[in-house]
Amino acid sequence: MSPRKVTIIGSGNWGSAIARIVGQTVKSFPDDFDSEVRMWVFEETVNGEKLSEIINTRHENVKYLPGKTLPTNVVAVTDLVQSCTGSQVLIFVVPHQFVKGICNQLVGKIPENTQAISLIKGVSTEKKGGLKLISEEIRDILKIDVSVLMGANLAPEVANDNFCEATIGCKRKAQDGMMLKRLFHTDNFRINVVEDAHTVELCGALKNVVACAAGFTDGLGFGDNTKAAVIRLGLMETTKFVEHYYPGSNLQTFFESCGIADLITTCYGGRNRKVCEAFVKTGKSLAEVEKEMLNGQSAQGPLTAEEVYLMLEKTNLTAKFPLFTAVHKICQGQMKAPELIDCLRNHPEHMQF
Ligand SMILES: NC(=O)C1=CN([C@@H]2O[C@H](COP(=O)(O)OP(=O)(O)OC[C@H]3O[C@@H](n4cnc5c(N)ncnc54)[C@H](O)[C@@H]3O)[C@@H](O)[C@H]2O)C=CC1
Ligand SMILES: O=C(CO)COP(=O)(O)O
Repeated sequence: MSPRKVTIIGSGNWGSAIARIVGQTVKSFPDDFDSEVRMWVFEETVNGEKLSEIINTRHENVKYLPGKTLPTNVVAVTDLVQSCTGSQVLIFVVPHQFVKGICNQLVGKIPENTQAISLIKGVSTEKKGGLKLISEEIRDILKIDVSVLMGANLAPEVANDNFCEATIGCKRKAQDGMMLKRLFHTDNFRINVVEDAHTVELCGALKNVVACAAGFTDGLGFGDNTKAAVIRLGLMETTKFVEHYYPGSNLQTFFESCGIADLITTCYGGRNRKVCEAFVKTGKSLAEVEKEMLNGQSAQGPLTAEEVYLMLEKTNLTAKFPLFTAVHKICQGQMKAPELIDCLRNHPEHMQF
């Protein structure tokens, strides 16, 4: 097989940080990968200049990853179809609310033997209110195989080349998994591959909801013990949620980077935590604090909490997932942040005598 062309669909904070890695790894495996990596850029103007032109001339995403150089073999392309034409590997890394629109533009343009990998943390809701993974959404629309990569990976730290780990979830570890590992694995970004892809992806999506709860308790002035309880109860709800909706998960997967490690890093250092803390402290709306604090980046937790809540409500399970439910209600203004503590206090995990 000739070297695969790789396209990164997305150029936000994580998309740009991962472009720094992929731009290097493709050069290490010339038999596997073409040396040029295309990156689809949702065009915008920054201080009078087109972002795509800044990336292609100064090799820096000045808006979403300022101060970090992108490899010169990463080429910004603003036409979505053109950016993917002829690529055998597609890396999806956009805020999850944009996935469907992007995939719909690609229908009929992507050969069925294309490999996709989603780095997107979130879930989708079908019209009837059922839960759908983002990987399933991409697979259903484009009819291609989709793996996932999730982990404790705050983009600014990854872009600093600080050591961390990540988990790839795929169907066929020996074939696709190892090819994808070569694309991401570096000295400072260590990859484990597992075949429990549903669990990997749901861990990545649900930790953003737990991080909102951590932000609320930070905003209320509670300390690290409370946050540890949020993380633990959030993990218990995550395992139960996965077991209920996607039975057959491997317990070991929750101990991979995508599981407990991502929960910890996001509950301490993530954007979701930050905006939810400010939401409680300032009394402003979530939309307002996101706009003020994130400069165009997107906190995915509140939206994911809504999608998860719709699913729980539909299946009469809200009482078994009080933390997930409370996060949604607090984000919506249907519950006051201090009531979260009552939900934790009365959590079903504490009710066995
Ligand atoms: N930033 C991080 O530290 C990490 C993020 N992730 C996940 O990766 C995914 C992408 O996150 P980021 O790269 O951080 O994005 P981001 O939060 O920086 O979002 C901004 C991106 O959204 C794009 N965008 C805005 N409007 C759009 C539209 N209408 N259509 C298409 N794109 C549009 C912007 O062009 C920009 O590229 C999310 O699911 C996130 O949870 C995963 C690991 C780490
Ligand atoms: O997914 C992340 C770290 O692994 C990033 O989390 P935030 O979106 O909360 O910053």
